[in-house]
Amino acid sequence: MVEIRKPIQMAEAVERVMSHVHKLGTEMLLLEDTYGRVLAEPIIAKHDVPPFDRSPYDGFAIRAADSAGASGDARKSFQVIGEIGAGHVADRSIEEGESYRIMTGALIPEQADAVVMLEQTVENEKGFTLRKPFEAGENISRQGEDAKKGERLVEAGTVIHPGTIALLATFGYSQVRVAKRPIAGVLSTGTELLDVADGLVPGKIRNSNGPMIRAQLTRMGVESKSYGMMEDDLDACTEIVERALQETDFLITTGGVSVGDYDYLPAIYERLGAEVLFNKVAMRPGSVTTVAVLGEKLLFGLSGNPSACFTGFELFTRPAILSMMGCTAPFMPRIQAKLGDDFKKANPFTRFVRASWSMTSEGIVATPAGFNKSSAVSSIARGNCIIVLPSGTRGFEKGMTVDVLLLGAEQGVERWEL
Ligand SMILES: Nc1nc2c(c(=O)[nH]1)N[C@H]1C(S)=C(S)[C@@H](COP(=O)(O)OP(=O)(O)OC[C@H]3O[C@@H](n4cnc5c(N)ncnc54)[C@H](O)[C@@H]3O)O[C@H]1N2
Ligand code: MOO
Ligand SMILES: [Mg+2]
Repeated sequence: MVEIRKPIQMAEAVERVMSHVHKLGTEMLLLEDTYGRVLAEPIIAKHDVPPFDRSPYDGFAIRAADSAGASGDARKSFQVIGEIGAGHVADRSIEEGESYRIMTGALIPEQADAVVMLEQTVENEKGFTLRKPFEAGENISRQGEDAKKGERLVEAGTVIHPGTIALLATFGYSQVRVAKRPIAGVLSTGTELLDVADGLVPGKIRNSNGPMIRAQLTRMGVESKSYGMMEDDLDACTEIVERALQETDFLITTGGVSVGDYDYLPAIYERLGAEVLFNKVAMRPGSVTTVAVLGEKLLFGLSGNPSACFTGFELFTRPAILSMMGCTAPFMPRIQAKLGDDFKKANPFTRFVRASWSMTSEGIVATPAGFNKSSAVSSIARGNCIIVLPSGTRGFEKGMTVDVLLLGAEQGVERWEL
């Protein structure tokens, strides 16, 4: 008798996975190796930024008071007593009527309190003249205007991107404490699977899920160990799953999770004594997505159907991995967009449609990326986002406002309401 599975809601499924995530601890890394990692400590300003008052322009540093009354008819003259390039400091403070030629980024000399841009001056042998009065503080980039010493600038749990790296470098972090990154195991199951390099033979197809999943991991900067392809053989598959679990932090399998005669993943979980968190979710594609846990390790049993496999990874595996790495905003960002095409097929389950978004004169439009069955592979290639269509009895029309999940974003969100 075939097992009748009871679907659980998407939000409940995500919650079950996330509540079984084990954090991997932290490590110190050289700054240059931290891109894509998660900060294990907040970035607190070690000093003011900028650390001194400096010139935002190439020009002349003056005492603003000396420019009082300047006009086109009564230009004020300044004597130039020296030059300060960025990285250099003035020899002395300036006196009445004096100025330093100063370059962008150079420390403002003592007594100077304004900078005149080169373009605002007429130069002469002794110095220059100007035609307007300056206020104290004008054109000065103030010490601490960007960040004050002690200020909490970025929270722990944030993914490090190039901007974060700039900030860490500013404060002299040559090494950074980050969360450890997991190593993923990837195994594709299916007797029908051929290697990418193999020629087609009747009844067989090439393994596209394995390379796709590894690329989805690479996109998030996560290393993976491939366990290749396995024929649907219970003993052999169990053995390799066991081995993979010893060698990696979590395992992604593709295929074999439904109710077919050769869908062995449910039996493998049972043999290993893994706790199945769910094996049916009210979503499409990917309703058969199964997640199990053994000890501290998660087993993601993604569907064999390519679109379902892809979607299962993005919706369940990706946030779980980011959470293992200590990320506090592990979910894909969600925006709203206009539906670019009719999507008439109603569904009792929430539908995740591979789509492509673009900016138009009518705002953001997300258009389904073509053939959208769970078995589709062409639409995953064309899509750059996922449209979320709530379950219900009606279809959706072009122009309706829909929720869209963005793929491949560096910065995520703390929660989804799916
Ligand atoms: N009686 C029922 N049949 C099916 C149900 C169901 O509820 N009752 N669910 C259907 C749904 S929905 C899906 S999705 C699939 C899921 O199947 P499995 O996850 O068990 O995957 P397989 O049976 O192994 O393969 C499904 C499909 O995907 C192709 N495949 C598998 N691996 C790969 C790969 N690495 N690269 C490319 N394509 C792959 C495979 O050849 C099959 O065509 O079950 C439905 N059936
Ligand atoms: O699990 Mo199947 O992918 O619902 O479509
Ligand atoms: Mg199957």
